[in-house]
Amino acid sequence: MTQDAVACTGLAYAFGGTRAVDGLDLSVAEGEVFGLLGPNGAGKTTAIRCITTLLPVPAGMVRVFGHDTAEDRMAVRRLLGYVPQQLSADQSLTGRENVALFARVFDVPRRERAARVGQALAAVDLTDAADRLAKTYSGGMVRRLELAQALVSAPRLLILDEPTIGLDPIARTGVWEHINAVRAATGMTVLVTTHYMDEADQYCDRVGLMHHGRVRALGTPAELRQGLAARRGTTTLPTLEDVFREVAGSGLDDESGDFRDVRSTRRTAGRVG
Ligand SMILES: Nc1ncnc2c1ncn2[C@@H]1O[C@H](COP(=O)(O)OP(=O)(O)OP(=O)(O)O)[C@@H](O)[C@H]1O
Repeated sequence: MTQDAVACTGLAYAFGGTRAVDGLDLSVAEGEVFGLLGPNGAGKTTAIRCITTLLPVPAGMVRVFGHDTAEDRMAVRRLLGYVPQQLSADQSLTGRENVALFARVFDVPRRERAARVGQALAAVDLTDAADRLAKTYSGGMVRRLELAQALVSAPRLLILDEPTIGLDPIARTGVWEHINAVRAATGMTVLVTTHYMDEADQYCDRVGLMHHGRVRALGTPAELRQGLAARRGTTTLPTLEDVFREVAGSGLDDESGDFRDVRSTRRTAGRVG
């Protein structure tokens, strides 16, 4: 039997009176690409921060490959690579220096470091640009550099928070192609948040639609779309966006913001610096 890469049970996290995550149950199977979708404020980033151990788990339980994040934080951290929503590459360093920094932080053995940094850069197609300053990179290249940073420790679980936000369609496809190539080569599990329904439909094995701190619908994109078609009694297959709209309801258009309204604040959409 394969072990769950991530298992959240009754996970709850509040910021003062705001229940950001409110009894989240979630299982991500080893080897799958799982998409956590939801409108702004649904609780995706907070849940991810609990899974990565960056936030404590005040209520409920989170296990990563069987390790309880509350009891075995370092074991969990050694298993995962994390690309946060915020810019994590240092623009005053070269691509290679950025990845080497992560190799040191994640304790890649000194003897293997140079080779592993080179492999991580090659995996995201940045070998030729490796010795240029990151501030000369395009938005898509910066995102791929951040992917290399997360991959250098050879994680069993890669967690990406909005990996393609603010990128043009070609750069978005490039990021996904590199994620998929690494996953095919290593069997790594991928947990990703996105607002882009088309990407979730195309690249995720299963998705969880999160709203007000909980997963409200779960399945493969095809299952969710077919389920809505059956409820509507139509033969035309609805989109994942239609499913999402049904789950999140009218809240999408007022306080939560439309899930297509990505409101990118990343500074990587154009050039950095
Ligand atoms: N540091 C914080 N302090 C106070 N409230 C916060 C903080 N971080 C998040 N929240 C609140 O918690 C709720 C969930 O936020 P979270 O960032 O987890 O949602 P999200 O689904 O990741 O949204 P987005 O898609 O916009 O990134 C929101 O109501 C948000 O305003």
